[in-house]
Amino acid sequence: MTKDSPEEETRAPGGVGVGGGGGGGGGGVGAGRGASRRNRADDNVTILTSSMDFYPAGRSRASSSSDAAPSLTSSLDTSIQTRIFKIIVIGDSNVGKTCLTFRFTGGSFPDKTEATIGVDFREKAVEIEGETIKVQVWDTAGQERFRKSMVEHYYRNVHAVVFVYDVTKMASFRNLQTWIEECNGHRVSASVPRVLVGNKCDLVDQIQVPSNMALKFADSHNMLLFETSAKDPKESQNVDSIFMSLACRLKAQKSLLYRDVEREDGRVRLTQETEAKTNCPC
Ligand SMILES: Nc1nc2c(ncn2[C@@H]2O[C@H](COP(=O)(O)OP(=O)(O)OP(=O)(O)O)[C@@H](O)[C@H]2O)c(=O)[nH]1
Repeated sequence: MTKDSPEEETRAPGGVGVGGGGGGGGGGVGAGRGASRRNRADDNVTILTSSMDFYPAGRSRASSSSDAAPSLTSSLDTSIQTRIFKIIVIGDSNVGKTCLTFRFTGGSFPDKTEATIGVDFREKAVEIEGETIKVQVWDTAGQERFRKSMVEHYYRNVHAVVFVYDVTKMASFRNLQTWIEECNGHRVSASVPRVLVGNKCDLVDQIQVPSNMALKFADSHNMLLFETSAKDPKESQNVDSIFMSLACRLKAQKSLLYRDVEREDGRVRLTQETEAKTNCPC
């Protein structure tokens, strides 16, 4: 439903235009631009291709809701093996949300993009501490006219939020407050991890948003800051770290719940999420 996506295979089956409807560790703040905020997520994870919602991978929540009970039971063995973490990417139009999600899921920078209409979602399976997890990235529209009918869907059952600004556009940084308010206005729990991303750091001569200003903002909102470039191939690990740090944190948060469901032995009873510790280094 959205812009050209040169990488159909990374989209969840069912495509885009979803009809209905999971500060990461690592990374860290305080260092310089670009490579500085890499974390160690990549060291212990394998990029391959959940769900705390436990619907089969690749199905939208809308399509699974009507037959939720049978599918949860009959497909328990398969769906339980792959959790899906839904991560939404939010920010002004043109800051590079599509390019960042494309870099993470497809490993390249798209030659050409058009304004996202509604939402585009892409997926990537990663392995963290021996568990395969599907990271489902929702690339949202930055333009109001292309997003208003979709906003509820963006925030429904979201597991983590990535706020993006363009380091060469001060206005996109100033507007972050509005994006945060929108997020809060949709009842996104304070326990849902959020990170801040300053994109287009390759445009070194045009930078308008100083790192220390962004750091201050990130700190005041309890977010990690990543400054990176979707365009610069040397920054691809840093882009991966944005999503992997979130996935590691979500895995840590949800691991007890996962074990509880496994013990149900064919019967699904979702228990309250409980914090758990893991050995994940990121
Ligand atoms: N130099 C540079 N250009 C970038 C980078 N990331 C994205 N762009 C360019 O910025 C423009 C907008 O990128 P998109 O990814 O489509 O922006 P968006 O935030 O998804 O925009 P909407 O879909 O309208 O919300 C495109 O021309 C990209 O090529 C980057 O890291 N460096």
